[in-house]
Amino acid sequence: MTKRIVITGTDTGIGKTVFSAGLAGLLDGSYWKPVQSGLDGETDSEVVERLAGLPPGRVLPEVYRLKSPLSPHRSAELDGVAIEAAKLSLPALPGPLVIEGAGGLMVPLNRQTKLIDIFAQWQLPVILCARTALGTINHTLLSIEALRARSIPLIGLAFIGDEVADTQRTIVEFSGVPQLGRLPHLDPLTGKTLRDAMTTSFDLGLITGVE
Ligand SMILES: Nc1ncnc2c1ncn2[C@@H]1O[C@H](COP(=O)(O)OP(=O)(O)OP(=O)(O)O)[C@@H](O)[C@H]1O
Ligand SMILES: C[C@H](N)[C@H](N)CCCCCC(=O)O
Ligand SMILES: [Mg+2]
Repeated sequence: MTKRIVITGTDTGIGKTVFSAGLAGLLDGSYWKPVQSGLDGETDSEVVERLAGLPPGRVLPEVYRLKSPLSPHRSAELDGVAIEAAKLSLPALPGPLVIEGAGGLMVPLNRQTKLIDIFAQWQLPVILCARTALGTINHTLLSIEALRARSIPLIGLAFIGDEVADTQRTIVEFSGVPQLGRLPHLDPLTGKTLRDAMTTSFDLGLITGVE
């Protein structure tokens, strides 16, 4: 059973948190957003609290909560703090853990370290979230190359958005990375509509490696 999974994406704002909430709920696991930049409105952890349907205590506290909705390296500077890679050590807890990055892979945490460097240290299996809209072929294939260059294990692709069959097929064929499923745009977006969509769209066995 794959117990700890990193959720990353081709960009910010593409649905990593919503997908993470759905996955954490399906796995009856825990969720961790180590670095949160932007505190106005709901944080990612609060979204997951609202959508995942998990028991209390399953959404772990962030290590860094940064005020400005900017790249973490800059948001940290504006808050007068420095993000230290050593403080991003993996929590040890029973059960599955869904870990969400911040933005895309090459996002800096400080002036020396990018998020992908942390993922390379962790060597945990990764799910790459990607839009289906125009532009995603380039973004997704570039992200896959970056993961492969660092031997970061990639479980597969979680597409988010309306079906664009040839785009999804093209990405899978060029990369050889499997499509785990596609989460459509949900309206309304609720815990129930999310759980139903995740159950319909994703094969947990493909994700956890357990039939
Ligand atoms: N499947 C979906 N159905 C409806 N709305 C969605 C879906 N996925 C994402 N959204 C909406 O799109 C916006 C961005 O989604 P989300 O916060 O999950 O992005 P993100 O990739 O986690 O961003 P960040 O890089 O800031 O963590 C949010 O308003 C969210 O509610
Ligand atoms: C603020 C946003 N919601 C995310 N938390 C951080 C996104 C960082 C993106 C950096 C970049 O790629 O330019
Ligand atoms: Mg998010």
